[in-house]
Order: sequence, then C-alpha cells, then structure tokens
Amino acid sequence: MGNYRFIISGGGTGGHIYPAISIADELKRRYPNAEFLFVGAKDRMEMEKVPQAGYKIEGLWITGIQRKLTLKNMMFPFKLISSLIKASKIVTKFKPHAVVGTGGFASGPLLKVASGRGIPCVLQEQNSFAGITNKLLKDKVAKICVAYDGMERFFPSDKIVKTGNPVRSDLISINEDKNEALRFFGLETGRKTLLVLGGSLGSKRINALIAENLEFFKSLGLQVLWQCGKGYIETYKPLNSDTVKVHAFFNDMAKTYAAADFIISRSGAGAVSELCLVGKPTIFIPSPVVAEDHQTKNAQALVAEDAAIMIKESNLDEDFKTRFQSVFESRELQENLAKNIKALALPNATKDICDEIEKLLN
Ligand SMILES: CC(=O)N[C@H]1[C@@H](OP(=O)(O)OP(=O)(O)OC[C@H]2O[C@@H](n3ccc(=O)[nH]c3=O)[C@H](O)[C@@H]2O)O[C@H](CO)[C@@H](O)[C@@H]1O
Repeated sequence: MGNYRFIISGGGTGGHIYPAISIADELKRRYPNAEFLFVGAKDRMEMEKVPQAGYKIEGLWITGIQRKLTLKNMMFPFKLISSLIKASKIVTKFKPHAVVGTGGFASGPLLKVASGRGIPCVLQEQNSFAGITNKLLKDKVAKICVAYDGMERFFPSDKIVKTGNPVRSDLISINEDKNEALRFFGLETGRKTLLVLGGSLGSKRINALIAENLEFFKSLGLQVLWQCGKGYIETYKPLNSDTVKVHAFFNDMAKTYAAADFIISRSGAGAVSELCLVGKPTIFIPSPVVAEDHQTKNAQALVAEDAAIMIKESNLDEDFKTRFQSVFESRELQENLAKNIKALALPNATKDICDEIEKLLN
C-alpha cells in the first residue's frame, strides 16, 4: 500500500521551491514507498536545490511573460508549446496519482496537462496576492491551500483551504545549539549577532545598506552574518572579516537562525512564515518591486500585532539607524517582538496541506 506517485511542480525562487520540498518530505514520511518527481524551469535555482534535497527533477523550457516586447517575449509561444509537449511526456511516463503546484512558471504547463487528464491537482499559494500561474490554474485544480484570509478575491471559495505556508521540518522547532552554530560560521560565541537575509536571490538594496552600516554595527559590538545572494557574492566577499561573514546563500537555515540575536530580512512569504517560528526580534525591509506590493502587506500583518518592525526602502536613509538602535537598546522591546512574532506561527501547515492531498487519493 502507499505506492503512490506524486509530481510536485514549482520554482523560480526559493519562495516556491521550499514549500514544494516540505510537502514532498511530509508525503514521503506518510508513504515511504511513494515515488516523487519534481518539475521546474530549466536554469532556475530549483535545478540545484531540489537534487540537494534528495529528489529527482525535470526542467521545462519556460519563463514568464514580460510586459515589454522583447526577444525573450517573442520566444514565449515556442517555450510554452515546448513545455506543454514535455509536460505531457512526463505525465504519460510517470503516471502520477496526484500533482501539487506551488507557483512559478513551470507549474503552469505541468498542472494544465495533468488536470486535463483528470489527475487530482492541488495548488499552494504562499502570498496574500495570488501569483499569475496559480490564477490561471484555479479552475482546473481540486483544492487551493492558502496562507492568508480574503483569497476569495482570486480563487473559487469552495476550493480554498487556509493552511498557512509549509516550512521545512527542521525549522519547525529548531534544535541547533547557538554556540555551535556561531562556531560553525566562524563567529565569536560571546558576541551578539545580526543575521541579514535578502530573500532567496539576495537584495541589492539591503546589501548596500549593510555595507554602509558595517562601522555602525561594529560600534554597537555586533557581529554580522550576511546572506548577500548568489549574484552579489563577488562584490561583497571582500568585506569578510572576523566579525563579518558574507555568504551567497545558507544551505542550513536551522543553524543560520540559531546563530542570530537580531534579524533583518526581506518579507517574502516563506521568510515571514519561518521567522514566526524562529521568534527573534526582526526588522523587515519589504521588496517594493513585487506584485501588488505584497511583501509590504506580509510585513504589515506582523507590525499590526507588534510582532516585527518594518522599514520601507524609501525611508532607510533617514530612519534605519535610529530604528535599529531603538530595538538594539531595549530589552523589553526585543522580548515583546520575540513573543508576539512567535504567537503568529502556523506550524501545522505542511500536515494540513498533505491531509488535503490525501483526501484526493481516496
Ligand atoms: C523578489 C521576489 O519575487 N520575492 C518573492 C519570492 O521570495 P523568496 O524567493 O525570497 O522567498 P521567501 O521569502 O518566500 O522564502 C525564501 C526561502 O529561501 C530560504 N533561504 C533564504 C536565504 C538563504 O540563504 N537560504 C535559504 O534557504 C528561506 O529559508 C526561505 O525558505 O517568493 C515569495 C513566496 O512566493 C514571495 O513572497 C516573494 O515576494
């Protein structure tokens, strides 16, 4: 029993990939004999991260469509046809019992083909503003697992289930020892540590802010553990020192979170869900260039509960130092932020999503 075959499709950024891996891990826990196949987009980060997590992946030749008339855009119809053909071959060969889409362009052709053949499909939408691929698929799927209220604006209400966002199981309750984590990163155990996260691809503006403020952090006695993003590592690597550790990307987020006393982060949906579980004083700097400004909304939801601080990019020059210092200097504020953010965690999201998938198997 339980020899199920699952296709999980999503990617482009970590925000779509890690939920996909979490769901696969939980399904594997429930059905140890199940087979899994991931389908992502060629050349995107899932082609590296999914095999690292121990799963097979196939890549489709697909990108998003842009508003401008560019060569890339003119190629779109060809990419779409090629992806539909490849998705069709994949589904025919693998014969999945269920398909899960976590957003990102590759999940479009794959779920369109699978749903067209009557295979039960589930979508997982991480944000408070639905992504374009999930909106296109909404009528074809059986269930849509969401993390925010009010998603009836985008999806049929009878298909919506509010589960929260999947978080990798090692981040649900972090067991890493703080001092060991600090030593792992080459940092001092007696010193307070600021963790900087720029989202899965890194953030140009946050990197510039941190580089500008290294002296300021030093004056506060802080050491800095800094994820700058794969595309920025050559620029910021020279800033490495005894008290500043620059990384392109952290593969072990449990250790990374364990090392931190203070966190500065983008407010992508995944980062927010994880930081609620982590429960440490956090300053969000939302990306202003995402659809419907959804990172600001993600962060605002926490600010409204006194669970985090948010500084908009446009106010960084003026406000950053004073607002950072106000958190740094007040033990009471730190304790309140930590307590309030933790209260917003939804640790059962992955289980609840897998319950929905299970219902469709029977
Ligand atoms: C610029 C952009 O389009 N951002 C979107 C993208 O964010 P992004 O791809 O940054 O994703 P999230 O913030 O949702 O999640 C980031 C994930 O990457 C992991 N991580 C991050 C840094 C690191 O060094 N190591 C590591 O493993 C985090 O632990 C987390 O699991 O998808 C999110 C979810 O759809 C959206 O809300 C964001 O608006």
